[in-house]
Amino acid sequence: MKYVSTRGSAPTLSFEDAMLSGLARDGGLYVPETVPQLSAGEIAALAGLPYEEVAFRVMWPFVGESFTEEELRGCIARAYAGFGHDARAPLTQLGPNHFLLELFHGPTLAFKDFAMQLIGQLFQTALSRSGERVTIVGATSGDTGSAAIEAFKGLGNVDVFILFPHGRVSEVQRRQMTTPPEANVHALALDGDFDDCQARLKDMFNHFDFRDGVRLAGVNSINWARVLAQVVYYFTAAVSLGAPHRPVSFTVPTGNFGDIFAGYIARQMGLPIERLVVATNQNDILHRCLTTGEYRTDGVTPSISPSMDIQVSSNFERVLFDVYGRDGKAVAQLMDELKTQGGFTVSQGAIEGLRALFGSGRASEDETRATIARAQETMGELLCPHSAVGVKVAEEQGIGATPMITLATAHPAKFPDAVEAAAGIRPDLPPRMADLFTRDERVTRVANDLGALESLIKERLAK
Ligand SMILES: Cc1ncc(COP(=O)(O)O)c(C=O)c1O
Ligand SMILES: N[C@@H](CCOP(=O)(O)O)C(=O)O
Repeated sequence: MKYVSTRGSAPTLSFEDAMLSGLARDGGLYVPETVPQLSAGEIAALAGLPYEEVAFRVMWPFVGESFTEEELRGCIARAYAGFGHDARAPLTQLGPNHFLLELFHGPTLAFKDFAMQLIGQLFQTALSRSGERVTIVGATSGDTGSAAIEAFKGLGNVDVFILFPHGRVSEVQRRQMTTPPEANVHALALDGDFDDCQARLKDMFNHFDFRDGVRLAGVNSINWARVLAQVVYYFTAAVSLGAPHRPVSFTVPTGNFGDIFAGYIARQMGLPIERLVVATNQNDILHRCLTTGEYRTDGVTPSISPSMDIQVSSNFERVLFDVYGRDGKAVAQLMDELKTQGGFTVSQGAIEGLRALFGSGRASEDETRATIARAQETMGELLCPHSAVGVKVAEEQGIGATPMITLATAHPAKFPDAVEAAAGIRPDLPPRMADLFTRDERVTRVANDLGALESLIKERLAK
């Protein structure tokens, strides 16, 4: 299995090299050359299997010769052993034909743990084989950072630097990033928003002297391995509701487009997904784009679902690559317009392609709060604000004869103030995190300045 860049002019890589590279050297994102198929029989055979076995069967065709079967199975087993639910990603029912896929039973209480715990294991396996040391730099609006720190803290061959937007993550998210005492972890609070953090990260990847000098690696969903690990729970959820004999639909709270892109890959592999719905908060660039064909950034407005406060949605590039007929030059041109003019117009053919693939909707702040309150009162379900955006949009789309599965992407206790304000109930953190608010914090405030960031990282690495 080989991986190609969405901008068409970077070297083709193996799974392992694509994973360790993060961003392609032409600025694009890696995608598989072809998407492996699972037959209806193979999908039916997933029913009733443990999550780990489904994970192996879904991911193995993508891994090629990068890892042995034994290595991949070992990584999967270790990745999910610490999850707080036997099913790993259990389904609960919200109403007639509406289900919630709980993705918050991992160590940092967000869906990011599914991929991050696994790639922590895959990185360790690959790096201990090669003896290499890498510098991971990640950009986060709150959850990727804490999941990455949890997965990589204390590892001997990795340093982790996480850029988060100062003052724009919840206190729980911030403390998850700033309280781990391990010396290889560095939390950096950047003066800017998440898009600034992600832009500086991409600048570092495109600055080859720095990139090669520190052996830069990325664990955001620009990394294909992140997306791949997230494909698995689409299969477990769909199969438990009758796939492949019965189609299902998914609504996905969306920001950087990684999670819904994983659903798109599951559908390409043969999973019968009828509707795949993008749910955005008031930072609704994706909903606007799907509605109007114009992808235009107009600044991030902070919301009560801060992890989705994103306007430059990285993985959208991956789906643009497909709807533009895998024309890397056309994608490079669009991304250039995005950088220089703040947006682009999607061609008629491509927008029709996108609309055939995805539905979309948005939830305002009031709608999100009202959904949290109503879900608690009528369904007994305390939702985090991101999951509430999903539930609101799913309901608005109409729950029909096909089961609708909304992804619950984080635990409500990560956003206690917003949830309490909406539902009148303050969600508790699990007992293992009870002392989070009394632990010492370690964080460096940084300017939104590439040169200063690179110098700081190099200084820290030299110590
Ligand atoms: C809780 C939560 N929900 C939803 C999202 C959006 O997911 P994606 O960025 O993959 O679209 C994020 C951030 O990625 C998140 O942390
Ligand atoms: N919402 C994310 C933003 C980064 O997304 P990623 O999936 O590309 O890592 C976060 O919580 O950090």
